[in-house]
Amino acid sequence: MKTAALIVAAGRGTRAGGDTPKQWRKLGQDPSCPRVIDHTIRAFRGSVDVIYIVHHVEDTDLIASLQDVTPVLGGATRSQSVQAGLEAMQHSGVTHVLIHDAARALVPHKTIAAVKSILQTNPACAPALPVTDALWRGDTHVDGTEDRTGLWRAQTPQGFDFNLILQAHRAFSGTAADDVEVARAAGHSVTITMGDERNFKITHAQDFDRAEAALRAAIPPDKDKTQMDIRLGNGYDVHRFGAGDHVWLCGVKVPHTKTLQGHSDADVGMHALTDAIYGALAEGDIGRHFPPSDMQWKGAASHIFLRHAIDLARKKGFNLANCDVTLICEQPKIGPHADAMRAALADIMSVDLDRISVKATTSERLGFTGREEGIASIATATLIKT
Ligand SMILES: Nc1ccn([C@@H]2O[C@H](COP(=O)(O)OP(=O)(O)OP(=O)(O)O)[C@@H](O)[C@H]2O)c(=O)n1
Ligand SMILES: C[C@](O)(CO)[C@H](O)COP(=O)(O)O
Repeated sequence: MKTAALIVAAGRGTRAGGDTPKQWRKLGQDPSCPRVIDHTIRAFRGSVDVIYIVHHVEDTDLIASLQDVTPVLGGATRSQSVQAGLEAMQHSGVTHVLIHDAARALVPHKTIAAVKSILQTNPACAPALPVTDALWRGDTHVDGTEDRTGLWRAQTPQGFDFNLILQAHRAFSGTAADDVEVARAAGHSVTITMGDERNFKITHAQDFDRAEAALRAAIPPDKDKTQMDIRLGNGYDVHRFGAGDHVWLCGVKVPHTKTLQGHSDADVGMHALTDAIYGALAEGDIGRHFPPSDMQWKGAASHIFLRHAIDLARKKGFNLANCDVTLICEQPKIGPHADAMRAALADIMSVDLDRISVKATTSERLGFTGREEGIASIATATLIKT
């Protein structure tokens, strides 16, 4: 089975409006945002052996910006564009083809996988969603209703045995909304697989808002091959007690009958959190960035370390989604200071308070923390690249 994606992108996008055909426009306001067609191509990468893009003659310069795709000049109608693509791949050894609208940029991988899987035992398959709304006929007033039973909203990719759809297109004359219609006109049966609401076609101007909102949302368009990069890190630290009258914990000076000893201010909670961020970035730990052998860090305030870690995350394009710090000690009691600690961490990292958790537990008087020889802390941090 050698599978090709045939992405049709030769339309003018008249209903969407704008100066540039919709498939070549960015999804998002930032100049670095990928274009509609970049999203579409990315969805197929790794799922097919080869990608053909059918384009308009006026977009010849734009097509040159795409890598690892085979460009083909399209036709005046969608059907003609599809046939041009099929003709171009006829000696390529392709056995199956997934024909997809460039304008369906957020197609989930599970939809592509389902079509491919059904093609192993069936000659033709396409995703669709059942019609769930009532159907009316009319112009400004309702003149009648239609029975929605058995009606589907057609989507792409529509998958076919390659020779079947090539011959069907060659035999077809007239206009067709899609390739299922062409295959059926040639007498072939087409299996339906369940489509997905995310796989909508960008057709009108407001569909750009919908697509951009879907990309911004925490739930990525697809969960198995995500367009978001999510990293989780953990950190653990321990400092022993010595003589003193306060401890620094998560940026707050807490009165106590002892102090925590260390090369820096020994803020065990902040160190665990800093290491969690470095861990999520696969950037080692505090010791790597601020070696204890380096005297300039002696007695240093730990917010220097935490700020370095969060700045490094931002430089790499990540934001902190949330963090959770647990302090393990019998004394001092953390509860009365927990909110101040959250506020201090939020301030140092410039993130919203509700993304930061600080809590504590005792170790039931067991072990070194139970004997009050020191304080331990564990932390987790989630980083998201958008
Ligand atoms: N001659 C054509 C016409 C359409 N298409 C492609 O077929 C898909 C169908 O979507 P549609 O919304 O109909 O695209 P347009 O024809 O560009 O839109 P409009 O009808 O609003 O001009 C699109 O990816 C479009 O680029 C194509 O490759 N060749
Ligand atoms: C192929 C298609 O996406 C199936 O829904 C659709 O028919 C093509 O777009 P158009 O708006 O009908 O031109």
